[in-house]
Amino acid sequence: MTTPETTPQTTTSSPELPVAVLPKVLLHDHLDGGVRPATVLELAREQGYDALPADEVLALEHWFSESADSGSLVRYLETFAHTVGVMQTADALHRVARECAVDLAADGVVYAEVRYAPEQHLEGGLTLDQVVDAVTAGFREGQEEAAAAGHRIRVRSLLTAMRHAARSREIAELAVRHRDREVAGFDIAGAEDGFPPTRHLAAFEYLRQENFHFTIHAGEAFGLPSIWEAIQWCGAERLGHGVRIVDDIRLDGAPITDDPAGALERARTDPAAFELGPLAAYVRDRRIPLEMCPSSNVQTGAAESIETHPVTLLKDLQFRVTLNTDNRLMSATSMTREATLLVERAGWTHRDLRRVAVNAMKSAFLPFDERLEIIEGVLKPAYDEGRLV
Ligand SMILES: O=c1[nH]cnc2c1ncn2[C@@H]1O[C@H](CO)[C@@H](O)[C@H]1O
Ligand SMILES: [Zn+2]
Repeated sequence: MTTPETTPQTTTSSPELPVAVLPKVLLHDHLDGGVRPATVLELAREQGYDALPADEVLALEHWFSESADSGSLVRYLETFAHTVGVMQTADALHRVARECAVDLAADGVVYAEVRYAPEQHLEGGLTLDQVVDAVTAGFREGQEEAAAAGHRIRVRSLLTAMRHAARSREIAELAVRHRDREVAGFDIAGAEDGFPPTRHLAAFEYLRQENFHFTIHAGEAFGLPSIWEAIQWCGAERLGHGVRIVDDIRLDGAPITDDPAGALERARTDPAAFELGPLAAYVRDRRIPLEMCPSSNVQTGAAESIETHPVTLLKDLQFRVTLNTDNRLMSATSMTREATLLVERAGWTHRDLRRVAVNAMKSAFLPFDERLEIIEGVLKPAYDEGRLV
């Protein structure tokens, strides 16, 4: 990638800003999956939490990414015990949220939706509303701090209900109660296999009646039935991951999962050769946004490698693909890193990064006029003219 200094400005080519400073849009990031390792340690010390697997920053950082690199979503999720474990007071939640906004802004993120499950933060005696208030206040302070350092970011929260639990309706009501205070949507997360989204139909029906937004983690550790239920039974506006939608795409009569590398090559040169099954066609036709998280998927075994990750094929087949971090701590990643990996290992271009940023902004749970303002006023000047505003 070239810098503005080395690229002459002509009418046909615009300077390409480095990935690190390009404005990025993040729709899928877990608050408890992005805590700074040093903060986990400090909070543990302050609170007398003595279950941490390491007592030094680098060792702890390494432990999270190693343990999450397990090939299984269930084992990946076990690592969250130690972040959630130290996020049980209003002060801790406030701090983690503030640092999250600051870190994302420093990574060039201009708009982020950050999710967390309030029901997991009640062990210290907080109420659900107090949890949300603490996180919201932390995000606000973090945004101010980032702006003072020259990085403008807007952060919204999504409230997650855990799919193995039975509190989704209550969490949906909590989200709607806080809709005017930066809670922009709802989600369900946790182990997917055995916990279909239809277990939470009452929550989704309630949210639709309230004209509220929601996304659903689906098609990560379980395949097409999970995606189908999320969209056709529950009414999800977006899919968290959705990576398994490739199970419904064929090439020359064979599943593309038989030869992912071959399919990738063909998608670049001959996208019309692909046959979309009814669900994949519906997802593409309806422009249902896919919140894709490459590194996370490689760790949980939902994808084989960055090189062959379906995000590239789906982008080339013109699905509405977005690029996300999922869990910055567990995957030792950032938006800059995810984008750079795709550029270096999957042939992504500046144009592709522009595409996912605009796709994400179009798909955000933010009022239309605000989405437009960011696309026209922030993304286009940067991607098309090399101008940071
Ligand atoms: O990729 C994922 N798939 C499913 N669940 C997840 C993923 N990443 C995190 N969580 C779950 O969401 C909770 C709230 O943030 C986390 O505590 C974790 O259990
Ligand atoms: Zn997730």
